[in-house]
Amino acid sequence: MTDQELIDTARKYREFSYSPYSKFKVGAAVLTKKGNVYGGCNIENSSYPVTNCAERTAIFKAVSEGEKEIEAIALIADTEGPCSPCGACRQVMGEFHINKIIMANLKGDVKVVTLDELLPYAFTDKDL
Ligand SMILES: O=c1ccn([C@H]2C[C@H](O)[C@@H](CO)O2)c(=O)[nH]1
Ligand SMILES: [Zn+2]
Repeated sequence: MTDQELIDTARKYREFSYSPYSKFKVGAAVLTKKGNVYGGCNIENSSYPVTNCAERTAIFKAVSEGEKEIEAIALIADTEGPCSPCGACRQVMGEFHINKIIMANLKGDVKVVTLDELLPYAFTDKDL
């Protein structure tokens, strides 16, 4: 599974986005250490803060299938530059030690970063 294939999967799941309020569609896909791929989209709610981002949908799908070991996550949206994950998703990525984040947009821009770059001085399980 190449980075581009993971981005293509995220792009496919973006089409499932339930975003009637923001109309901002996001797709994500995680690659597990076992080699399985789980896709996700953002799912909004009339009570706005209840919304789940695409990245957390994909991560929670993997974890709820018993796969906590995650190699990489890709996310994609129709943004000017590669789409950057929100703070809540960064924190969840930290929980599962996802170190490779592939940010993309529909135009084909891609940026690959580490969690440490996105969330320096993260609060994690090691702090408890
Ligand atoms: O990285 C991001 C950023 C935003 N959203 C969603 C949340 C909301 O549904 C919409 C606008 O914020 O986009 C994601 O899914 N992932
Ligand atoms: Zn988020």
